[in-house]
Amino acid sequence: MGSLLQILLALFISVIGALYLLGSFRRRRAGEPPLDKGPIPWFGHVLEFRKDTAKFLQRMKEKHGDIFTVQLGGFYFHFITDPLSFGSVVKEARTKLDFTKFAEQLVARVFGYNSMEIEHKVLQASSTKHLMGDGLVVMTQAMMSNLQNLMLHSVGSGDDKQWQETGLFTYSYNIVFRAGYLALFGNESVKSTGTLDKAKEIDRQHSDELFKEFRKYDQLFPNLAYGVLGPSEKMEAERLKRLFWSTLSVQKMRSRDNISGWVSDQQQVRDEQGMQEYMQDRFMFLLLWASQGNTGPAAFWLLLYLMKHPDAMNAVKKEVEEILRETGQEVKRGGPLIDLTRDMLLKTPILDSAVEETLRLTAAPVLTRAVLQDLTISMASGQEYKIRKGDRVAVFPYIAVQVDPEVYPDPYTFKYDRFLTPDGSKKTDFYKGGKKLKYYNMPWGAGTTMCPGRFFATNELKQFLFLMLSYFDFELKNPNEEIPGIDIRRWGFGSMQPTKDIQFRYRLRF
Ligand code: HEM
Repeated sequence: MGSLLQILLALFISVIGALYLLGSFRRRRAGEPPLDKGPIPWFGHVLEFRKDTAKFLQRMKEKHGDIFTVQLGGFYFHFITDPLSFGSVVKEARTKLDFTKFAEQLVARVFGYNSMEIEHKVLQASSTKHLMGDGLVVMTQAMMSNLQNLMLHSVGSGDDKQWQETGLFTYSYNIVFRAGYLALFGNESVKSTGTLDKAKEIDRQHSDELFKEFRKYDQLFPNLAYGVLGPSEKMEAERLKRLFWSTLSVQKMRSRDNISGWVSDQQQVRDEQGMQEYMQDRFMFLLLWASQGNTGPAAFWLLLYLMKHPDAMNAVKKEVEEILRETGQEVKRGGPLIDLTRDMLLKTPILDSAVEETLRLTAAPVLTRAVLQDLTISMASGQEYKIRKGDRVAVFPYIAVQVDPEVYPDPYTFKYDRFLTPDGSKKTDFYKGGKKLKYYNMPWGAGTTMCPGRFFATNELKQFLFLMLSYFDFELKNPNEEIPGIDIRRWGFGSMQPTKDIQFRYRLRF
């Protein structure tokens, strides 16, 4: 009898201990946000969150309001849904809210890369130098010549110009990925091929093969990031990782021409820091992922929205034609290729607004920070909330602001001039509850982790569109086909992708 009692007692203590570890005893303390632990111990709401992040957070917002705490896979996440209060997350000192821990774990799992101490500083320095300001002059040229190599080589001109039919998503993603990759990671060496034409041909083949493999990884990515791949998918992800490490290896890079300063500077610092070469190879894959996973899908949405809104298409077309006229360039059969500089791309407020509107509707990152010490979050309403060390603080701007009907009337409709003032300059005043918003559109994130490639990415989108409009006639195969829905498995990772492709055709204009 005594030993049975002992066994029962031990069992009871283990169950209580397990429940404690699973977070079942956490209670909302005075001054903390509303707590919603979810149906399953430790996992909390993770199933619903993963199934459709936007829908889940919308439901929680309606239930709890501007701030709430949910349990997700063992962590307590405090979501802030009031955009007027975003500053308290974005501007909080790194000693209290840190992004590195979270990012380091993710890149270790997804890319097999072990971060170094000065990771973020190096990224910032090389991005400021090469992807912004004057650095963009060189990058714009590189992008331009690679776009032209890929877009113009195989389409017939003159009498044999034929309509080419393909999926718009596949086409846009393919071209923008490949041109961006070649602009950043360099071209085939002319010394080894003998002629520039041959080098360009190899660039076209090699980048196309790389894109096909990248798409396989891209499709596995959401489950890989959540760590829920099945066994065969795991093997495929492993194969792809190795393929990218080898294709982008530092050794192979050494023999390429025109490698961007953004890639070469970062590699050089790692070398100087004594990072082993195999780890540098892994870093190259991380750079490829960060730089090429978002812009192609965004290019698709931009082109599609313009095709579905003829008034928007006409306004953008007029702006593009005006810029070419101003710079004395005419697109004609047998004429020189157009030269589109960084400075020309600074004079496109209508296109800028169309790009911003596209991103508002289709870029949906979750910004997450780890809480390093107990802290207090001050909301715009004046209310203060206590947050515990070890938790996470997160913001999902898509639901919180980007599709809020109070900020953007008719929020799911594409309006190309939403970000234009009546006098044609950039509109930046958007309001909620009568107060002006500082954070009204956040496709690039915000604060220290704000996308360092955003100026280059915007340029890529504009260059792609400029070339499409200047060189091609294009139309949807079925102009009445509806805009496809958003693939909800990718909420939280940046640019969204469509649930299906949509057919279009294009041909040279001359
Ligand atoms: C439409 C295209 C793009 C979108 C929507 C986008 C969006 C984002 C977002 C949301 C983040 C995370 C921000 C955060 O966690 O706070 C990010 C990070 C990053 N992006 Fe982009 N991005 C795009 C294109 C690019 C391009 C073209 C490059 C490089 C050439 C780039 C390089 C990076 C890098 C290196 C990071 C990591 C930053 C860090 O850890 O501090 N992105 N991007």
